[in-house]
Amino acid sequence: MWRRAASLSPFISSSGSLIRNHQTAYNFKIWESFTTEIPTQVKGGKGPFICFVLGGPGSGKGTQCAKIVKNYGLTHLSAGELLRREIASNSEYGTTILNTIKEGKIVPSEVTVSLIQKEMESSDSKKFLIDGFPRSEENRAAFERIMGAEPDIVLFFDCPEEEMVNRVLNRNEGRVDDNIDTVRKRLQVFKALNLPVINYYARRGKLYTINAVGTVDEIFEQVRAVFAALKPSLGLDIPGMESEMLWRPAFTSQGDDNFFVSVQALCF
Ligand SMILES: Nc1ncnc2c1ncn2[C@@H]1O[C@H](COP(=O)(O)OP(=O)(O)OP(=O)(O)O)[C@@H](O)[C@H]1O
Ligand SMILES: Nc1ccn([C@@H]2O[C@H](COP(=O)(O)O)[C@@H](O)[C@H]2O)c(=O)n1
Ligand SMILES: [Mg+2]
Repeated sequence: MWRRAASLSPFISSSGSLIRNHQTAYNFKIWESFTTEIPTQVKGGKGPFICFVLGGPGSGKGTQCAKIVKNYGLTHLSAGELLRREIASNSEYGTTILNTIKEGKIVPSEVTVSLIQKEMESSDSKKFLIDGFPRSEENRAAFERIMGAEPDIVLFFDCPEEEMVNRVLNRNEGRVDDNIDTVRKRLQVFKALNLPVINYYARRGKLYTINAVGTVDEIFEQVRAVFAALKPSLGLDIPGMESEMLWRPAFTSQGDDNFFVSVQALCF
């Protein structure tokens, strides 16, 4: 089994010059600054490349993960999908998981991490896209403790609530949590438990915020820019990406009712 205590140097250091305001769906106050330095090596340690994919319910995580898999060959692990599979297999935790999902709450971290661990350890892949995880600080701490690893990068699909609710209610996949009552609860859980984790990764310089409004292809263009920057570490060969721009929150602190995020605009 692979083990690693991830210690990743930041991709880039800021040489911010231009500063302007930018507002996200969750009232992040963002100061965007431009830098001209180019990330060279994202990861230095052993173990697989890990990308966490976060965002509220219906923000488009699964949709974009499918495109990332198709374009860059990462192995997609959806925490929600693993939990639903566990329910379907009538495991000892099945009923508890089902009731938790119906309530829009978070399944105990040990259960979710052990499902992710099983998938990672039985895979030959060296590049994982972990979708819908970590949903809480407890999830995050359990992953670090059990897996001895941290994500290399974190994608955050930032979407207004009204849009997320519309998408979920129109999804039509027969999910037990795709109803207005559960979606409302999931949004509350997202704000209370997941946003702090997102901010944690922003402070660690690992967060890439994607504007999740637009067509699937428009949104994927922003994702493409992130992966273009990772070309050296992923061994990817992506033509036509010489000059792209992406937004990367570099520092966050939480006020009483606002989050403050400073964002580096990476030009490369
Ligand atoms: N950019 C988009 N514009 C319109 N609809 C979209 C877009 N992206 C995804 N959708 C649709 O919105 C619904 C939710 O998308 P998806 O399942 O990818 O979200 P998710 O973030 O994985 O949600 P969850 O956390 O509930 O699993 C799906 O029906 C999907 O087809
Ligand atoms: N880390 C996680 C991920 C998911 N859940 C539960 O599953 C539900 C559906 O998750 P999706 O990612 O498919 O939206 C979610 O609302 C949680 O109830 C979890 O507990 N922990
Ligand atoms: Mg999903």
